[in-house]
Amino acid sequence: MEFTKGHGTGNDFVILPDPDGALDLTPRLVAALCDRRRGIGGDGVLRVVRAAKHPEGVALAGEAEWFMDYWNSDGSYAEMCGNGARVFVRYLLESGLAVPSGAGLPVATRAGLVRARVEGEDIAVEMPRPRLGDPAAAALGGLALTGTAVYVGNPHLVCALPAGLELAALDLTRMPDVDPAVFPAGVNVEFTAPGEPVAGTDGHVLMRVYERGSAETLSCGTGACAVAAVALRDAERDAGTIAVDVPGGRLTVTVTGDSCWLAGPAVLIATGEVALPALRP
Ligand SMILES: N[C@@H](CCC[C@H](N)C(=O)O)C(=O)O
Repeated sequence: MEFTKGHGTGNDFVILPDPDGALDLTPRLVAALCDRRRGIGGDGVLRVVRAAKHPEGVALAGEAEWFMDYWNSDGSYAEMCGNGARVFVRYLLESGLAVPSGAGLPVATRAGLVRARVEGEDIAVEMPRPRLGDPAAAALGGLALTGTAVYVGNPHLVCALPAGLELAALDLTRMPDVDPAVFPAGVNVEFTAPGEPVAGTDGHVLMRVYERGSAETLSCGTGACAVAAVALRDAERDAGTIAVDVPGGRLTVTVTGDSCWLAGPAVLIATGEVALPALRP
């Protein structure tokens, strides 16, 4: 089967073109593809399927030709993936499956319709507007934190580190402890620290993330949107632009009255053939 490998600020994906939804994509196959030793390796899989050919995309088929079928590397699937959407759009454009649109290129996702545009070298996607929830607890080793739950189509918990503690000091080799009663479907946990002022923005935040279904990643687009929403709330602003630095680079989130745009690099690095039977354990 043909595949393309791509990433957005180091959040990497195996892209599978499957326009007619003919591929029997299972959790096991996704996990095997994402295996960094026995497979291609990735934080997740993006299946490129016509909205009309996917049961979860068909309702949006009148508005978007393509459905982003996103899966985490452990074989679970998620409602939304911000970097995935940006890489998905890069793939559509470079493979000629779509052309840039002034009105924004529509893509169907499990969290609804998103629109994308090319901004110079970057791809920007209009995400679901982050919805702030209640305070919630997280623990990492001996560190107990209270963060803010945020929904960006998928669930997040944004935790600011206490002053004096460096992001680099965190051990994110295991999932932070959270209350499963508060997050019954699991949660992506972001840890943040303030960054130096960045020209042209209203704030700058440094972030690391432990993703539901993928462990620590170099970047999380929906996580960056969640972090930006908390930064704006803390600054008592309804709108603004926040630079979010992740281990894989910089994302820029712009929140206005009713929209949230996520922008940053989205790169395709390789195309090849994968022998699916060889992957199956
Ligand atoms: N890396 C993604 C988020 C992927 C989904 C997440 N792991 C979940 O299960 O909700 C992004 O860029 O947003």
